[in-house]
Amino acid sequence: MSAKSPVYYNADAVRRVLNWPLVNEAVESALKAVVKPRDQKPPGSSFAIQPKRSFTACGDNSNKILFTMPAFVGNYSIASEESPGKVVSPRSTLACKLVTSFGGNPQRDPPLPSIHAHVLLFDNQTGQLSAIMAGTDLTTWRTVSASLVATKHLYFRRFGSLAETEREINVAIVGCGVQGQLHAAAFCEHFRVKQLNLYNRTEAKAQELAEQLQRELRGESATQIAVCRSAKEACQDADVICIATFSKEALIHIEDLKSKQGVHINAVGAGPGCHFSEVAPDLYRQAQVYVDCYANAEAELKGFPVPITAELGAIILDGNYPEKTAISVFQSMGMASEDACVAQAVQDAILSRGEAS
Ligand SMILES: NC(=O)C1=CN([C@@H]2O[C@H](COP(=O)(O)OP(=O)(O)OC[C@H]3O[C@@H](n4cnc5c(N)ncnc54)[C@H](O)[C@@H]3O)[C@@H](O)[C@H]2O)C=CC1
Ligand SMILES: O=C([O-])C1=[NH+]CCC1
Repeated sequence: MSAKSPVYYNADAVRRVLNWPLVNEAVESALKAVVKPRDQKPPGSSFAIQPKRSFTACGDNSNKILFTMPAFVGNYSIASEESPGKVVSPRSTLACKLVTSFGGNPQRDPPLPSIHAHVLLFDNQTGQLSAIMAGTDLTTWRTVSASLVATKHLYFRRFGSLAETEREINVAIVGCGVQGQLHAAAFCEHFRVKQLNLYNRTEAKAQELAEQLQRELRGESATQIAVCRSAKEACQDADVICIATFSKEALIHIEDLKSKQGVHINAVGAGPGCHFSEVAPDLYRQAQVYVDCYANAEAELKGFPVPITAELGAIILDGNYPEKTAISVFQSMGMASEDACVAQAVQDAILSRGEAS
């Protein structure tokens, strides 16, 4: 008996098939699968078995961490590339992401990304490792996708089912690293962004992003782009804020927000050892906070200043949206189930196009 060697999908193979409909659908599937209904689950529902991820510090340096992120997502449906939107037969995926976060990498010479990842996909009948997939872009895309899905359901849907295509918004991006850059581009692509404010600790990086976006949009969009001197300046007129830094100190406070109007925040980043240090406790105290998954929140949001309102997947399923004037925060930690569903969709797309690794 000989074991088949796993196939390797490199970063180029993954990049060729990554697109927003594919990633958004896989991420929504994962968010719904992790929700554990209080009543009996209807037969045939999707589900996720997602143990707590492990953190291994590199020496005693909490800025250099290896995470192991295993998940089994059962009975979930995603459409195939050839028939987007059309439900295909339910499937199950067993996967484990290995991801390192070395926050000092961008300061190296030459600079390197902070996050590096691979996803292992297993045959869920035999347990054999079937594929190893480059997972760095996948991590960025699925994280941005979770923010897009959160913004659609926690912000736009308060104003009706067509709001995400009709309503104009002002967006602030705080932190213009890998995450901030893709958040900025994706929010302009998905929504009607009137004003895009960019803030980064090193202003040149925000300036570079502004120029790149202006080149990409090439006057085809009505979006005004501004580089701001502070997070406060970036956020004061924003309807939607995406924050993705490694800051240990709060960068956004309650007095920085539009008063008495609805605001939604995607809180993506974190300082070493604390997943919610970018946003001030005074802001959390005035907000309704949603998470990707309760089990992760229990493990990783110790000392969080307010109770969690709900899991994002529950809002997608039950449509219990925040009030129009609410401040909502999506506290994004990142889930192994998202990686599993997106990696599966990527592998399916590669196989259906007949592309080699
Ligand atoms: N929620 C999720 O699923 C995921 C979260 N992340 C988190 O997102 C954050 C950003 O990740 P990347 O964009 O890949 O990193 P990056 O290194 O490319 O960018 C980080 C940005 O934050 C800024 N920054 C760093 N420390 C700061 C400080 N003390 N004050 C103000 N700004 C500061 C830097 O100027 C840089 O532009 C990290 O905290 C990372 O752990 C990353 C992947 C997934
Ligand atoms: O979910 C994820 O992959 C990560 N969250 C923080 C760093 C990497």
